[in-house]
Amino acid sequence: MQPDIAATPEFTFKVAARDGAARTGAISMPRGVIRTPAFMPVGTAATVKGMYPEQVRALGADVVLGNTYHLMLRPGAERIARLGGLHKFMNWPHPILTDSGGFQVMSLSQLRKLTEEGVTFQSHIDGSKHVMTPERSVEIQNLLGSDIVMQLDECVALPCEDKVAEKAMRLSLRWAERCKTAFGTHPGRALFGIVQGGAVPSLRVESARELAAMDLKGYAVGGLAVGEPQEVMLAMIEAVEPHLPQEKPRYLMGVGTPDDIVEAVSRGIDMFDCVMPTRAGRHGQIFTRFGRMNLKNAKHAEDPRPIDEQSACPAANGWSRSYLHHLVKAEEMLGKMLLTWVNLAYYQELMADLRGAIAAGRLADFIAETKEGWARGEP
Ligand SMILES: Nc1nc2cc3nc(NCCc4ccc(CCO)cc4)[nH]c3cc2c(=O)[nH]1
Repeated sequence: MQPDIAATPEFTFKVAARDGAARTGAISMPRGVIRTPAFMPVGTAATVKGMYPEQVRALGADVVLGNTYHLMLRPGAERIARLGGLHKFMNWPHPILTDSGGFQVMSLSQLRKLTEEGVTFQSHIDGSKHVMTPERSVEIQNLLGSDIVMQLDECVALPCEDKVAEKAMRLSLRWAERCKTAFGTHPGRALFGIVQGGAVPSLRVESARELAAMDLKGYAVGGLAVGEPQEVMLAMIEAVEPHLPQEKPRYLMGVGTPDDIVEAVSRGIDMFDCVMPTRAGRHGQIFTRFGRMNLKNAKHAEDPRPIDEQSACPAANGWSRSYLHHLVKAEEMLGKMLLTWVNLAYYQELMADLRGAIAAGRLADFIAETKEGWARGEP
C-alpha cells in the first residue's frame, strides 16, 4: 500500500524534480496526494468497471475519473449528493477528478443544440431532455463532491477547418470565465481550465495564454485524442507547453496508449486518463512490458505460462495464458476482470517507473529501454 503522503487542506502542486520538459511531483489536497506523472483510471458510472475500489488503490492509483454527463443522467447528481457525495457512494475516499460533460454530450447524446448559453441534448439512455451550461456543470460537479472540477468546454473532432476550431476555442474561453465565477473559492479543491484550438498552433497558444491569465489551479490540454495522428497530438503539446504555468499541473485528456503517455510525459504532461486499459482489457487486449497481446489469439490456447511471472499483479502471474484465452473466448466475467486488472496494474507500474526515471534524471534511457521491450514482443 502507498503511504498516504501528507494530505493538505489547501490544493497544492509541488514539482520535486525535472528531466528536460518532464516533471515529477505531487498534488496534495484534503483527500490525499496524487503522485505525478499520474494515470487516472476511468470510473464513468461511479465504478472502475470490473474492479473493487481497494484493488484499484492497491495497484497504485491515487485518483479516479468520474463523468458529469453519465452521473447526471443516472443516478442523478442531486441523488448522489443526498447520499453523501460520490466518494461515499462508490467507496473511494481518495481524490476524484470529474470531466465536465462537454465532450460526452457531443460524443454520446442525441439531438444536441449548442448555443452561447450551453448545450441542450437528449439522454442516450432514455431520451429525456437536459440542459448543460457552464454553471450547471460546475453545480453538478460540486454536488458530486469532486476534488478536481473541469470547466465546460467545446471539443471539436479533428480534422476540422481553422475557423471551426477558432469558434470552439473562443466559446470555451468564455465558458471558462463563467465556470470560474460559478466555482468560487474552495481552498481544498481545484477548477481546471481546458486548452482548445484544434490542430492550429496559434489558436492553441492563444487559448493557453488566456487561460493562464485566469490563474486557475491546473490546466488540461483538450481537443486531442479525437482521431488525429500521434505526431499531431505531440506537436500541439509542444506548441502549448511553453505557455502553460510551470508551477501548475498539466492534464492531457483521454490519453492514451503507453506509447502516447511516455511521449507526452517527456513533453511536460503530468496527468492522464483513458478508457484504453479498462475497455481493451474487457476485450482480451492487454498491455505488458513486452508490448500488446491479444488473448483471443489462438496461439495462447495451450500456453501454460502466466502473462508475466515478474509482474507484481496477481492476475499477471497467477493464471495461465491458456486459461485466460479460454475465459476471453467464453466471454466470462472473470476474464474481463482479470485482464482489466492486468492492464491497470501495468499502467500504474509504468507511471511509477516514469516518476522514478525523472527523479533519477534518466527519462530518455528509460523510454528507450521501455520501447525496446515493447518491440521485442512477448517471450
Ligand atoms: N471536457 C473534455 N473532455 C475530453 C475528453 C476526451 N477524451 C478524449 N479521447 C478519448 C479517446 C479514446 C476513446 C476510446 C478509447 C478506447 C478505444 O478502445 C481510447 C481513447 N479526448 C478528449 C478531449 C476532451 C476535451 O477536449 N474536453
